[in-house]
Amino acid sequence: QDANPNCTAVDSDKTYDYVIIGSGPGGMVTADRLSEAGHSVLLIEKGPLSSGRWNGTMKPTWLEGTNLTRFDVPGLFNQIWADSSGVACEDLDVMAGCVLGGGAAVNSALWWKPHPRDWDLNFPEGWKNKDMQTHVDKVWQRIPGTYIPSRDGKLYLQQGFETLSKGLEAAGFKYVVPNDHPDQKNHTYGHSTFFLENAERHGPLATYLVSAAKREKFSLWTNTNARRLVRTGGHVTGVELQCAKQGSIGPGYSGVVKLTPGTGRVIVSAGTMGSAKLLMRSGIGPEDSLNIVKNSEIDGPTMISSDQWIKLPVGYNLNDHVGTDIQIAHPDVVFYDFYGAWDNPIPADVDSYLKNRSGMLAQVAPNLGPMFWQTIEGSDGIVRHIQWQARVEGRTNTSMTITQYIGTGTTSRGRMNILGNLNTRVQTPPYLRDAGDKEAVIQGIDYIRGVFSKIQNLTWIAPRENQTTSAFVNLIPATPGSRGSNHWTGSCTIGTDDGRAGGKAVVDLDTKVYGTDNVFVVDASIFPGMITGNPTAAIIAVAERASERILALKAGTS
Ligand SMILES: Cc1cc2nc3c(=O)[nH]c(=O)nc-3n(C[C@H](O)[C@H](O)[C@H](O)COP(=O)(O)OP(=O)(O)OC[C@H]3O[C@@H](n4cnc5c(N)ncnc54)[C@H](O)[C@@H]3O)c2cc1C
Repeated sequence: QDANPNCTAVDSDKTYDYVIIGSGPGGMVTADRLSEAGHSVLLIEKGPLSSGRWNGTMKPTWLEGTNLTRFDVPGLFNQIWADSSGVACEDLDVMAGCVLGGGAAVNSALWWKPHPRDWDLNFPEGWKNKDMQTHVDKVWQRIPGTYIPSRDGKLYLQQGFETLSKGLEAAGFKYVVPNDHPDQKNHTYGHSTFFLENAERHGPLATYLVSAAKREKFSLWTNTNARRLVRTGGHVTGVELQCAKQGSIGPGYSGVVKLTPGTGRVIVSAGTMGSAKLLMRSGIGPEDSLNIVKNSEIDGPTMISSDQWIKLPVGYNLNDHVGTDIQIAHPDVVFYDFYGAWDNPIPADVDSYLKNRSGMLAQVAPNLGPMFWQTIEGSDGIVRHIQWQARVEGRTNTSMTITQYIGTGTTSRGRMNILGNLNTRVQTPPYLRDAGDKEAVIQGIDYIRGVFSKIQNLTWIAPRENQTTSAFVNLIPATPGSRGSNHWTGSCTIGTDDGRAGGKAVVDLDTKVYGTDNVFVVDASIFPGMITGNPTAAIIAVAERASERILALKAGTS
């Protein structure tokens, strides 16, 4: 890999106050806040450039000559499902973005102000709703989001939205502008809200990373894979880097990058799978995982010796929204072929988008909405939140698929692990392991079947009209392929219950890895439990809070 002519050796004289590994929502925000405080910051990303704003180049022919890429145009956001090569992480068994921006470059840009319960139910002291409000406000000042992306102020092909809304209204669901009322997530519905601006992908790539990059003491290295932390006991002195395989399309770095002696710190923001993997390769994790690394061909000979291992439950407490798709058809619903827009877009739609940032291609594929919410109290006494996410896509041209996510309140957890080839895999999927979670799925679907069955001319595709909900739910495997939502959290859980002493936590309340004095984890992996909606906004708020706590923490404090 390092024979790549674009691979530059790290300057071993140069040191950095902070080395941040991974440029997803967690990494970008932390890079901005730590550089803003005057520190020298190096942000390392193993993937290539993505958005046009960052000189990315991946695009269909009709975008040639513009500074836009596949990552920027909302109508192309589902291209990740048609062609993910060079974009999705190759070392994971689940979908995640390995490009500049991580998931925030490839996702559907759904953008929800967190429900107060997201913090209060899941997070430890110091991270409750009252502690998070200023951070959420800061995020919203920079990234307000919109539910009307098209610059002409119109929403297009809303027949699907209107059909389902009629049924919801009749059943007493109340229309809300979701981010004006983040706490109203029961019997409410609304439009999908996105982190778009000027009908382009916006979010942290267009805000936090932009302000970080303007600072003199900030550096960004893409196509550069962090292999492991170089440490003695709990103190890290550098990070071993190698040019990523994808580095053949752009310059990357190899060698050991050093931290400022004494005070330098590492922030691991490589995502739920990536952060866990990096810690394991650095001798931090459960013993069985560390033995896999030790016995591996690639890392075995160079792995830190076992007397230096820090035994923590990395990879456990894995979570994801458990997703269940139901499907209906209605003669009024109108499908738009966003996938076809890659090779054969409708010329008038291209024109309208390129000239005015308006029309169908300004809307996120595959025409999402309505979103609606309900809570279910299970026989175990736990209230679980459900978010329903509808889209115009399915078996026929008049179908809609509606995904049910069970969020706050879920109790099932899984585990991810590293393999001998150093890829990761979901060893125990977190879906429906507890009866209470399954009960909520079934009750939620039963209820919505009742609601939609009152819509005239609506037909059921899944579940079938004569199928019981529990038979339907039981037929869908509890695997990432069938239930996955790409909202992975939890492998490096935050908490006061130190994992070295049998607790669940990998990082303390300052997001510092137990047993180390200068390693922090800031990304979705520290979430203790699942939140109500799609997680990007909450991850950014968490990174704001973490940055504040990291900056307040004196170097060397353990
Ligand atoms: C297809 C898809 C659609 C989604 N849709 C939505 C949505 O609409 N709304 C929403 O809120 N959420 C959505 N999500 C989820 C959301 O994008 C993720 O939860 C979020 O991006 C996670 O942020 P993170 O910072 O934890 O990690 P990530 O975004 O995964 O970023 C981690 C980064 O670290 C890099 N990295 C990993 N290992 C290394 C290493 N060893 N060295 C250097 N770099 C490394 C990766 O390349 C990546 O860029 C979606 C996710 C996917 C995959």
